[in-house]
Amino acid sequence: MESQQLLEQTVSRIRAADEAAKQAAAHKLDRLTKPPGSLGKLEEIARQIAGITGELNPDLSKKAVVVMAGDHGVCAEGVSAFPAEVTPQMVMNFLNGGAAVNVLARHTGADVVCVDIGVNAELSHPGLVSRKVKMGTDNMAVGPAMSREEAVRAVAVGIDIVNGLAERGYRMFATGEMGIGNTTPSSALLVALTGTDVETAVGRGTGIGDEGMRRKRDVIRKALEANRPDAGDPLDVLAKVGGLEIAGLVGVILGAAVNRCPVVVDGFISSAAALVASRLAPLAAPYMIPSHLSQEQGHRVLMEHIGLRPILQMDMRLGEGTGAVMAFPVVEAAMKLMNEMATFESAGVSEN
Ligand SMILES: Cc1cc2ncn([C@H]3O[C@H](COP(=O)(O)O)[C@@H](O)[C@H]3O)c2cc1C
Ligand SMILES: O=C(O)c1cccnc1
Repeated sequence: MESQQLLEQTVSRIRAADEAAKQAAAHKLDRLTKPPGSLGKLEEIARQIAGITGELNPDLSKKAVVVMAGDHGVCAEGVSAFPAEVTPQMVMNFLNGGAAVNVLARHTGADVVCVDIGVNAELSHPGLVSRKVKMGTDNMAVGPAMSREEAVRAVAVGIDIVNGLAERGYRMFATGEMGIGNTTPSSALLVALTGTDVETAVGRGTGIGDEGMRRKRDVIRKALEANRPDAGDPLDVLAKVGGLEIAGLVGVILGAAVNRCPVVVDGFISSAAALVASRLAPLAAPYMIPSHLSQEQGHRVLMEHIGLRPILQMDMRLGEGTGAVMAFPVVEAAMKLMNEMATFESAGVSEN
């Protein structure tokens, strides 16, 4: 199917969460042997999963973290502490099972799906999903990062991958990414879509110093000036100051929502994708499960704009999907509590 058509069809087919299932979950949670509400966010997650899936005890055991990899022309401006070659090198590391996300995914029983959506190198590995839209974005400080058509193609890649995984029985997804320089377009998206000031929206990424921070803020101001993205048109903003892997993750989120599957959102970069997805399809927001609060400056305000409250605070600032994969067991624990705890009646415990 043509990319634009797949995107439009996907957005139009996302359904609101199932209110009856959410109500049933709320009722069930209140019958369990605990003071009402005492399991806090675990209860919130259980209700949300019921609303997403329409079931009180869905089988979420097949789960995948989709790691989208792409390069960034804006690296030419010196916005990262690391060189751009690290992107393809880390892709090989993911494929060989040695990155942080691989370890955490093995620990939590998730599969890692690594996608080359825009790495500026020829890559080949039997485990790689090769869906390159372009050899990295262009430098957004001087012109658009990509064309609108390329952005739409990248979003469609994400949708298509999740549709394929859902067909193979995957029922829970996490967002992951790799792309040296990608905190810069993520901050630019936050500024362009919400009007957040550049000082608040820009952080140290892989660890740039004060001079690097000044440069990064200037580059973002320059990019917004050069491109003048239209805040009312999320695809325009995504194309002009976004990234290929960010666009791919927008597709992953929309794809999860249309398949009625929860999608656990990782840190700063993934959340920038989540913001774009929620602007393209407001009904997709209830399918997003926040994972952790990244140390990256700007993540808190970004989460607030989407209306998400992170579950974990681990002082992590890595990306790759690491924080999202860490939240999988919390989601699973929430569902086990709802389904395995005794009720006041069954356990013979007195109510107030
Ligand atoms: C070895 C290494 C592994 C990573 N894994 C994720 N990132 C993270 O850092 C990058 C974003 O930071 P910035 O915008 O400052 O370049 C992204 O690739 C992100 O996934 C990594 C970065 C490095 C160096
Ligand atoms: O929160 C993240 O996703 C993040 C933060 C800094 C660098 N890379 C990723």
